[in-house]
Amino acid sequence: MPVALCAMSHSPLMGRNDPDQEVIDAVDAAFDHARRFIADFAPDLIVIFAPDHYNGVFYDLLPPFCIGAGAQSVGDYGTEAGPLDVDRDAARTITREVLDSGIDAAFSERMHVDHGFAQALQLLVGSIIAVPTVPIFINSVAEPLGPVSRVRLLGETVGRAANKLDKRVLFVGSGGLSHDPPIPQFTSSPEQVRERLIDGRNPSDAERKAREQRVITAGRDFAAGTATIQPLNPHWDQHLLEILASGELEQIDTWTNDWFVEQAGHSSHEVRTWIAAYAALHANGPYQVTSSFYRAIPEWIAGFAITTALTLSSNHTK
Ligand SMILES: O=C(O)/C=C/c1cccc(O)c1O
Ligand SMILES: [Fe+2]
Repeated sequence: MPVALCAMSHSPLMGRNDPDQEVIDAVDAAFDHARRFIADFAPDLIVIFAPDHYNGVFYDLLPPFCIGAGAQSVGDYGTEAGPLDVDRDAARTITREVLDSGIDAAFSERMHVDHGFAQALQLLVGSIIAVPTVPIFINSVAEPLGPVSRVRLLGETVGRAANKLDKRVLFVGSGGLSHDPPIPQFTSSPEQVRERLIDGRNPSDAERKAREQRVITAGRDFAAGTATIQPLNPHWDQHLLEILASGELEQIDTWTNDWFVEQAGHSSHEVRTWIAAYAALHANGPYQVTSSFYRAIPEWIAGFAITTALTLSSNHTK
């Protein structure tokens, strides 16, 4: 069956701390193109790879990967809250293939997800319940992280499993590219923050509002040049986009976790979701990137990219 891909950056600062109108118009046009691409492809299933940001997954139990057969969006930053429309049978089929391939992914019948998943689904297909979905969490925030090669292998295996589903599958990656928003690191956090990172479920409205306001303010300061967060790295971002477009994904295996952070900030690990999505596409045959958008957008604290791709054997006719 045909398969396709859309990989995108997310940022909850969109609409809260906006750049010049020209930039907004360019991003809107890129999302319009991506939405048309997806509507033309008409997926039966979306397999979305996304991170969490201490809203659904915490240090009390932190798997490198988790496949959701059921998922609940927590609704942070005003994103759509509630259950996603998860295809349980597809999730269980994919999980069996991933475990049989020797990748020890966790499995959840009620995975809690945040803006990493919800914003992407809302922007690409209008809602967290518009298209049946298999959500796959990839830890991209809470160190220690495994080697990025395991992410590519996860994506490859998911791609092979999806190929057996007899469905038109869209692979989505959500996050990145280079960016270093003020998300706490466990080892450098005070005890009170560590407690939230271990089990910060169900914060009060006031706690969630204060946390979100801190990030929004950081975005304002970053755009004004007064923030102390790591600069975006457009050069690194473009290099990554070129490798993903080339299909030669193995060369990323040699990138160490420290190098990601040095080059592109702590949250650059979110590009693991892109690597997994492209590896899943690659498992279905040679592909071509059909659109690629990139802007460094400090107001949103993101090297912001949106790409679409299609295997050469796929086409948009049903
Ligand atoms: O509030 C958070 O936890 C993260 C916000 C954020 C900001 C900018 C880019 C991203 O990818 C984010 O998740
Ligand atoms: Fe993020």
